[in-house]
Amino acid sequence: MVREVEDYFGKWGEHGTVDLKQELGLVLMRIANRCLLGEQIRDNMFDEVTHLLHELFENGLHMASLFFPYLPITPHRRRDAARAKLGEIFHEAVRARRTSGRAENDVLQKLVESRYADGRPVTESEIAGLLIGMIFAGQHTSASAAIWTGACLLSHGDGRHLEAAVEEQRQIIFRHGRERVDYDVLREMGTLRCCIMEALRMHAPANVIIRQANKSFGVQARDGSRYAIPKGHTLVTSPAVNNRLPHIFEDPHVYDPSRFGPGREEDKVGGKFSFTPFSAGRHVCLGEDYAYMQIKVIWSHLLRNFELKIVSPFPDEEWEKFIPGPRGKVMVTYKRRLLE
Ligand code: HEM
Repeated sequence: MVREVEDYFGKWGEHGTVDLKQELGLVLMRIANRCLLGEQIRDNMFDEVTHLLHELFENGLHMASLFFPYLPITPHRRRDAARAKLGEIFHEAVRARRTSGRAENDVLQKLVESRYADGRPVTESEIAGLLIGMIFAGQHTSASAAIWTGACLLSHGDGRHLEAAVEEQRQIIFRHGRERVDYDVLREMGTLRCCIMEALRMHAPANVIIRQANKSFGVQARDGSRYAIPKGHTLVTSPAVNNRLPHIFEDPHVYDPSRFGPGREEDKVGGKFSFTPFSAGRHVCLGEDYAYMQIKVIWSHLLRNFELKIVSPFPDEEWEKFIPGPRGKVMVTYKRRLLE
């Protein structure tokens, strides 16, 4: 991840103006290609795979697709064509990896080596499906979270949240030196983590979580009223509402990363379902740690190496999508610096 991020931002000039949305989308795509799919796809098919994933996201994330996934409309036809082509590419990549006998250090390799409990190997099309599922689950969500983190840091709190995040980087460079950015160092970035959590709380990339009741049960609300949930009923909860409940989060409409810091820890105030951008329970996001890690790698690099200013209005939310991101461009000016 670190190498991909350094290479990508190494190509920026001394100063300039960029659309953060486009830049972070691309750098995350490079990380996904490297860490999940492997160097072979990244080096030979990056543009094609990026284009097909873009087709999949642009045409498959509308609310209509969630409730009527097989509606015969043009976006769904384009989504399905992109899914079929990606399936072919990943299928071929799995076959090539198996026949080459080479072992790489990526998620594709883990899947190629994995077996079911009865010893049966996972098939090529199953692996292709798992890879597409993982990228679908992780790409747009991480891009949305990374962009909101930047938009919030650069817009809210009169610069004091940004300065706190920069100061943390200064301290870390002082302790470990500029060159060392590894798993342990990234885990020390508590202030940055709180900034990401707060962006996720206010702008959760998944705005509906849906479950079906496998058995009948009852729930009691805070005001004492009771509800019976019959077996087979569908339940929907929204992190956008859950993460702004005023009895859990103080001043819920204010961007305040310190609410997650020592002494407050508002993500734990109401128990394990207080903070739900990654859902919770049995189907909690499997990529949560990976997502924090890649957003930290990106933002620690940007904070250390650039002075940034947002020059477009604070973005609206794309509420018509079930993985909403910031609407329109998020324009930012940058100037290189070396944080000491
Ligand atoms: C900030 C980034 C991310 C957010 C906000 C997020 C959010 C979520 C949410 C809310 C769910 C539950 C969906 C539901 O139950 O209906 C989920 C599930 C999942 N996520 Fe993530 N996700 C993120 C990144 C990732 C990444 C990077 C990966 C993989 C590389 C990933 C893989 C998965 C998988 C495999 C599931 C399904 C888990 C299951 O059903 O058991 N996610 N994610």
